[in-house]
Amino acid sequence: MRNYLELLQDILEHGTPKEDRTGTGTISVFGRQLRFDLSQGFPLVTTKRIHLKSVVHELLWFLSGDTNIRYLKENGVSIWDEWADENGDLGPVYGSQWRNWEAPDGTHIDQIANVIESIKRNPDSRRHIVSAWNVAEIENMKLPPCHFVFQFYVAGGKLSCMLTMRSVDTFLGLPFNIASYALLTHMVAQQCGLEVGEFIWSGGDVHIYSNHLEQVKTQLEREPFELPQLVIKRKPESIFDYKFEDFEFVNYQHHPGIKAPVAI
Ligand SMILES: Nc1nc(=O)c2c([nH]1)NC[C@@H]1CN(c3ccc(C(=O)N[C@@H](CCC(=O)O)C(=O)O)cc3)CN21
Ligand SMILES: O=c1ccn([C@H]2C[C@H](O)[C@@H](COP(=O)(O)O)O2)c(=O)[nH]1
Repeated sequence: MRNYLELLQDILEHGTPKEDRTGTGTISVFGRQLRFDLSQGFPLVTTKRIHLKSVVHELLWFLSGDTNIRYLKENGVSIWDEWADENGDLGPVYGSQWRNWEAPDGTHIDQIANVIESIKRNPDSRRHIVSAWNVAEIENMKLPPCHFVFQFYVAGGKLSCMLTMRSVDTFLGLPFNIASYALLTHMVAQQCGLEVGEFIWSGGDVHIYSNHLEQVKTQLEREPFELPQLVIKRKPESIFDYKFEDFEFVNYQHHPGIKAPVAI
């Protein structure tokens, strides 16, 4: 994960001070890319502890099409609490757009089922895309999608994934986002009978909040460990049948956690 640390350093060196919606203040750069060869280990930040339980449950929750935080709360995950309304609802966010995008004729589109089908039937297609950026629905979402489009690519029996984010909380959010999409790529590859290739991450407004600067410096003083390996213990029937217990992260060595306030 040296490239992640280099990105933090890049923002410290080249970032422009910029006000933001939350009133916290950031330093920010525009347009960056990171590449991870998934066959070389699972891309998990090791220079602080990452709460993997939150990453896995959040992804299973997206895949189930759910947009209420009840499932997350029941599983001890609190990362979405601040954005939900009094009933726990977030509006038509990721899960809804991934699984249940409403078409003009009133039918609903399951983008995840469709993309898996298209990877299996027509691997060379250049249209393996899932979008959460449903323009007509943005105003009903508690937070417009940050990771808003991803594309799969098949070559030489390997599945790669490229993700685009419009806005990136590089200290708190990005380690979660990288781990989440790397996990998703492993799951889709398993379902489609492919090996894993690369995960490519692209960010638009890539920022460090002004109240994360000390935490970032602490992290940059630390030496990263070797990456862990992901083991998926069985092959479920479909992409929608994975359970929390199916995943094991072998040899996850990490430095101590670093607390930071989340900008709301
Ligand atoms: N400002 C901001 N940053 C984000 O990363 C973010 C949002 N807002 N809003 C929506 C979601 C929620 N996400 C979050 C929210 C909180 C943490 C967080 O506090 N992480 C801590 C504790 C992890 C835990 O207990 O599970 C960390 O140390 O990583 C991470 C991602 C990602 N997104
Ligand atoms: O998965 C996520 C979700 C959110 N973020 C960050 C990026 C920004 O810091 C905030 C969203 O604020 P906007 O004003 O809507 O851009 O949340 C993230 O990094 N990853």
